[in-house]
Amino acid sequence: MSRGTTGTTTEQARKTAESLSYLSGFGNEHSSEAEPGALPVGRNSPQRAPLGLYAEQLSGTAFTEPRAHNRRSWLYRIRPSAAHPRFERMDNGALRTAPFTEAVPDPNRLRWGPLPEPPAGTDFLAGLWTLGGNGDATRRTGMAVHLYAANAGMHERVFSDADGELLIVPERGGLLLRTELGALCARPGDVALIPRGVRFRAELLEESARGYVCENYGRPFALPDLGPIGANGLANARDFLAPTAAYEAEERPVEVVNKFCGNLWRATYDHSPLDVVAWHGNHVPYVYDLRRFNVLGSISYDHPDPSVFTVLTSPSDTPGLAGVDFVVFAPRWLVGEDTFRPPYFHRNVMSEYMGLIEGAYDAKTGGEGGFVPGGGSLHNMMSAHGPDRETFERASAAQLAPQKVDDGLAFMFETRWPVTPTPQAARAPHLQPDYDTVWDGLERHFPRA
Ligand SMILES: O=C(O)Cc1cc(O)ccc1O
Ligand SMILES: [Fe+2]
Repeated sequence: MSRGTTGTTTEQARKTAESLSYLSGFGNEHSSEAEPGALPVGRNSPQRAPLGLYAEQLSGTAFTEPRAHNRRSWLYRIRPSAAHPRFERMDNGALRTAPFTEAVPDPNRLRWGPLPEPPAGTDFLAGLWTLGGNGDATRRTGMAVHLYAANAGMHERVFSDADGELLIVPERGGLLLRTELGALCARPGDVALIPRGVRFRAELLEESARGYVCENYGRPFALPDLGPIGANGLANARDFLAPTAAYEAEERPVEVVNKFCGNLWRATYDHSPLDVVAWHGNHVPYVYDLRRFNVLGSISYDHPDPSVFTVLTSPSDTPGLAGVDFVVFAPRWLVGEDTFRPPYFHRNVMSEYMGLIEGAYDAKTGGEGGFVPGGGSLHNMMSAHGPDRETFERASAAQLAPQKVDDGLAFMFETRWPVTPTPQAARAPHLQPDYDTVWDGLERHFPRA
């Protein structure tokens, strides 16, 4: 059993993870109570809430946003969130927030290896490292790309992000996410979403954990419309799992860290704010297993645009233009006839950050110094990219029998504005200086003799 500096041991976290139950469905009006009778019936705010609890609304959208977008939850808790001491500034560590003005946006193709091992005792929050982003958190628009590397559970502290929702993409090691609305388990291959303002603690299911985070300052992620695809397919709503209510009742000092307009603030409470005994609503955390993604693609010819692999989209005010899309490249069959099957050469007005959860990606050579799990690439607005030389040569000559691509799980955060790297990302030792050379040696063949 390993305790390290974790609040609970990894063994206890694993036991909890095994016994979790979930509520299924995306965007549903869920409800859950950890004690019978804790949830008021027929009203949100009775004169006296059941069991001596306090009623509190948590709004993720403006009160007046259309019903289809409106997100809010009612929480029935031991103490109201309002009862807290003053927050004081603390060090932001390696976390940065939009607007990103410390370095210039870079038109070059950039690629990084995985984050180095952090010092012992680094928890999820301390292990967050910002790669870059766009927009402006105070305007609730844009996004940030973070990576995390942790080797300790969050010890008697919880975190909440007023600046945006957090889409967590584990790459190594599982996380037990104890949130105000209950606990979720996210292992590599799953993604977890913590809504704006929801407090949570990340505990580890193994000795260490590593992964990616998309901090979305804009409209909450939603399922994409399906258009002519029909009523089913891509990520199916019922595979999104929300937690059931669970609470911490002990009175003990807990550090509460709040990310607000780019800075971290902390206050020490005399109780855990994960003290919600019952709740109902749709501003809820969730976990989704990417292996459930129903991959659709071409069954005739040509490589389809990767928008067909969209799991979640954060819409902007322009129809069809996402603040950020979360896209997954999951195992699938390639059957296109007379087709160059891997991703094509392209220049895209959208900016693409790609990461790898496991295995390899079909447009890029892996291995040491290549596109590897835990690493990532940034192909900013209009930067020319696509298959590397090896991939181009192999795919141009391949026999086009039906082929199963099932040796990897890659993803993309695709965003409407260029991603400006942070100085720490622009100068990182794990930035691969020779990335451009993967496109060297693409010979001239015209005119063919
Ligand atoms: O650049 C990439 O690898 C991502 C990508 C994949 C794809 O299948 C088509 C276009 C695209 O940008
Ligand atoms: Fe691309």
